[in-house]
This record gives sequence, C-alpha cells and structure tokens, in this order.
Amino acid sequence: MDQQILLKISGLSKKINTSSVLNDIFLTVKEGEIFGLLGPNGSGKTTLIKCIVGLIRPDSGSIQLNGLHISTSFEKAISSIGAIVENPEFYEYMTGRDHLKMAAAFYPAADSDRMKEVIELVNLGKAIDDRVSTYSLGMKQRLGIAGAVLHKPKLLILDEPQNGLDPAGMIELRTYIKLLQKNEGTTIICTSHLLNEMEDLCDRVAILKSGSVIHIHQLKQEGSSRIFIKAEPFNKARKLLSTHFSTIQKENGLYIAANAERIPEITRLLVANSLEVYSIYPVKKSLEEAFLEVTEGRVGE
Ligand SMILES: Nc1ncnc2c1ncn2[C@@H]1O[C@H](COP(=O)(O)OP(=O)(O)OP(=O)(O)O)[C@@H](O)[C@H]1O
Repeated sequence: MDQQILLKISGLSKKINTSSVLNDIFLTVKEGEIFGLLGPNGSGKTTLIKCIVGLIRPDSGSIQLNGLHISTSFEKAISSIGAIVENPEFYEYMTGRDHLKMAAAFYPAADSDRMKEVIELVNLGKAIDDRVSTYSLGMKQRLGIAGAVLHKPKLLILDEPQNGLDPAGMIELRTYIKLLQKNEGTTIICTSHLLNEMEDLCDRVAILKSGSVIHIHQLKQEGSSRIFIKAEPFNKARKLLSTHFSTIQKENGLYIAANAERIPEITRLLVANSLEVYSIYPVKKSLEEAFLEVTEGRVGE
C-alpha cells in the first residue's frame, strides 16, 4: 500500500534581503519515513525548516501538514510537529527531568507515564535526575529529542543533530531516531551536510544546492539500476555482456547498467552461451555516487 503523504511543500521560495535563499521547492514527505535534507553550509536547509515550523514566512508557495495549510491552520498543523531547530538549549543548573517537566507543562497529553516512556526511549535512565551541566553533547541531544516528542508528534524535525557529536555519539543518536520511527511510527526530517550519516539514517534524501532541490534519492529501495556479475570464462562474459549493456569491469566482476528485473533474462543469456555463473545480484546506487552525479551535473533524478 502507498504510504500517505504527511508533508507537502509546493513552489516554496524565500528571499532574505535581496538574495534567493529558497527557490521553488517541491517536496513530499511520506508518513513513517526518515527523510533527509542534505546540502552544504548555506544551501538553505535551516531556512526551509524554519518555514515548515512557522519561524519565518515564505514569500510564495505552500506547506501542508496532514492536509492542513500551515499559513491558514497554523496552530492545528503545528501541534503535530516536534522540532529542534539549531542547538537544543538548556539551563545547565537544572536536571534533565526539570527540563522535561517544564516542556510537559505545554502539553496536556504529556503525563507522568509519557514522561517515563520518553526517558526510556532515549535511554537517559538515572542521568535524567542529574544536572544538565554533567551531560555530554550526545546526552543533551537525547534530552532535546525527549522534550520534542513528549506530545507524540507525527513529525519530528531535527536540524543538524549530529553537529559536534563524536562517532559513538552519532551511532547512538541514529539508534534512537530509528527507534522512534519503529516504536512510535514518527515521521522524521533530519538535516545534515554529512553524506554517510544520511545514507545510514534515512529512507529518502533530498539534495539541496543554493536553495534548490537538485535530486531526491531513494535509499531503501527494491529496484536497482546496476547488476554485478561474476561469470567464467571472464573475457568471454565481458565480450558478450558489453554487446548488450553498458559494462564496467571492477575487481573480479562486471557491473552492467540494467534493472534487477532483468536478472533471469541475463542469467539465461549467460547460460545459453556456455558461461559458468558464480554470482549475479543487483547493486544499489550509493548516495555518494548520486551526490557526485548531480553535483557534477551528469544526471537528473
Ligand atoms: N537571517 C538571515 N540574514 C541574512 N542571510 C541569511 C539569514 N538566514 C539565512 N541567510 C542566508 O541564507 C542562506 C541559507 O542559509 P541556511 O542557514 O538556511 O543554510 P543551511 O543549509 O542550513 O546552512 P548551515 O548548514 O550553515 O546552517 C545562507 O547563504 C545564509 O547566509
């Protein structure tokens, strides 16, 4: 079944002073997915997030959350969003629990059971009663997330949450974001300039450059545009395949440009030509490859 669209952005543009910071953005985010906004510094990620959460008003275009226009049904639409824009800020002398209590005061649904639930979800354990001054940056990020999901938002937005984290902190953060998606069905939008991190975390990624979406990359997909083949005799296989497909030789195998559905047909072709097939499987295009292709302007979506 097709996933429902939770967030729909159409024709969004924003100028700050005289420069265009967002240019005619079209995006849809599906319910339950982890969606990445990937782009270099200054590409417009934070500005786009600020438009979604109503911190700044776009010049044109529309943003709909669950079918509600942010511009006309702001309060209702925003009530299903939790967000951390830029760094989560805390009072160092207060405990993690004090902060959660303070945030819970805004949400009638955030009772003590929910508080317990979110503390478990981000695994703050006993540290929740320690002062924030004793927390690592990773713990602060997790406390920020706990506060942002107290009201069980449909959509959680995290702006560069990996900033300043060490590799272990990043792995930990990724684990909790994925847990939220799995256990609570939360849809998550996450911005970053870290390509590998986005690849490990997201289901889909939009690549931004100078305020425009230049590519949307599906990471967890069934289909594939390349197939890896190992067959013997190697030279005979290469000659045969290169007459039918665009072929690249790498290590001890061949990559051909074809979709996974063609594997049975290709296997038959190899066998009919008396080749021994040792391996044949689809290969997903990595985010890095897609990123290089679009930023070097070689292909579109
Ligand atoms: N309040 C502002 N005044 C002037 N220029 C701004 C303002 N906010 C953003 N910009 C400009 O808009 C562009 C996009 O900024 P934005 O912060 O959205 O990018 P970003 O992709 O989030 O980058 P970063 O990773 O550095 O936060 C930048 O060129 C920035 O200088």
